[in-house]
Amino acid sequence: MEVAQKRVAHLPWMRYPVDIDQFEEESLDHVNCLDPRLAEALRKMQIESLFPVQLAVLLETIGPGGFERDICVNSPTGSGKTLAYALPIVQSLCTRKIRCLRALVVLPTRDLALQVKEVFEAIAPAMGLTVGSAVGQSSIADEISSLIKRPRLERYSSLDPEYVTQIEPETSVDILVATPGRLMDHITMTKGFSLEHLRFLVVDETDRLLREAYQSWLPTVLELTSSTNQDLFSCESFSGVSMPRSLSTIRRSGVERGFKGRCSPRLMKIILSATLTQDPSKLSQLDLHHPILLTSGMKRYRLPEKLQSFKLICNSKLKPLYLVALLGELQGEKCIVFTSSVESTHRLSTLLNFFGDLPFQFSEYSRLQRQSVRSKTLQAFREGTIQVLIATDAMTRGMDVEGIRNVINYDMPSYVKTYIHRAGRTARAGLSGSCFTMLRKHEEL
Ligand SMILES: Nc1ncnc2c1ncn2[C@@H]1O[C@H](COP(=O)(O)OP(=O)(O)OP(=O)(O)O)[C@@H](O)[C@H]1O
Repeated sequence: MEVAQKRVAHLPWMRYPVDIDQFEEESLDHVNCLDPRLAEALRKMQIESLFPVQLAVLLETIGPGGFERDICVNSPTGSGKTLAYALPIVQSLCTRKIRCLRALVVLPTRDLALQVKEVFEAIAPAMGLTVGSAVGQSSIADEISSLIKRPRLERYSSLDPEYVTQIEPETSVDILVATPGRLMDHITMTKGFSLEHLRFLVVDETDRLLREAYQSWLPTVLELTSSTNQDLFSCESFSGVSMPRSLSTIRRSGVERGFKGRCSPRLMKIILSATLTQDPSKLSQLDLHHPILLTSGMKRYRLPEKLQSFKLICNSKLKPLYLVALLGELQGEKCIVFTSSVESTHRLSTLLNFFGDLPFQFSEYSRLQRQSVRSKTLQAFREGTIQVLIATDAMTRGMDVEGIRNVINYDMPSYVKTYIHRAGRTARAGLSGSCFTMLRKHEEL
């Protein structure tokens, strides 16, 4: 399979990217622009250096002239893109005076969103920031109570009670990690949920999120955030009714950073993927502002450096036996077996159940199952009580599970992008891993 094709980028700004490969992994001691509190939080995560993509994004954001352009990152699976955006966001929000929603990170699935939330939770408290999630893990009422704070009426005892009753609740988190569906539920139904003060919008796994409209979440978010770009004094600040609220939400940083005449800084967008789309019509949906592309090398997509790829040519009727033999050879190493559909995942799992004493524990993982079942399976896989996951690629994009040494394409992926995301579940963070693709004779290229 030809994985890395050289193509001419369609959009002019994509033709002059920043090459991430010019950066080298750098010890935290030498990254001067990183806040020492963040460096300390990273050390607690056993991270002693920054990966190239993290340095590149940090310099384009925290560095001189930072945050004036939207950032598009195309960097291999497992190269550390999550911290690449989490670090500059947390560092730049730490000067905020009032707590309200300033950074929104959107991901395609709940498991992925929870994984990213964990990363933010590991670094944000060190800077006094709070992180929330809107993913549908709990009931909407529970989610609302963790995201929204009711106004403390005693604070306004000197104001006219008529005004006080009109003070709206506000978001009580600085950073929100969300899936599009739940995000839209809050936008449309939750009183006090506001994107008015948003400074950062991260669209992780961009190509996947742009492929599906998800109740028009993107146009809605862009519309709600663009309406905040008003002049300082044209805000409702001095109209009586909303005074208490707007007094508490005047943002100074935009004025300080030189966004003259605006009451807030421009919303900055960061979009990322290991297979970032170059399709102008798709990218135009994001309404990017003077974007800059950060990409690894000149090839369009890249596989992790220490990934080894193998082809296994099988007789189609004997495929399940080949799989069992291969899994036996792997001796209980953590492994994901990818099939082409939820039905085929279910069929293969059912079939494997007929094999008596397999030397590994396995489980199905697909959207046919309830979320609670999936979460338990994922937890068991993380802990190692299950060593083999039979899955569809829709469920595993972006998934980061420690110790996955092997990926098996039981069904051949139809697209190069799919191969990249599947294979990228192993050989992450500079470690080695193997990807086996089982092919029938006629599928061999
Ligand atoms: N600087 C670092 N030092 C050591 N490990 C790191 C560092 N940065 C990230 N990691 C680890 O690398 C792994 C991959 O990171 P991450 O999930 O952010 O990759 P990614 O580029 O988003 O991958 P994908 O495209 O598959 O979503 C994680 O386990 C993370 O903890």
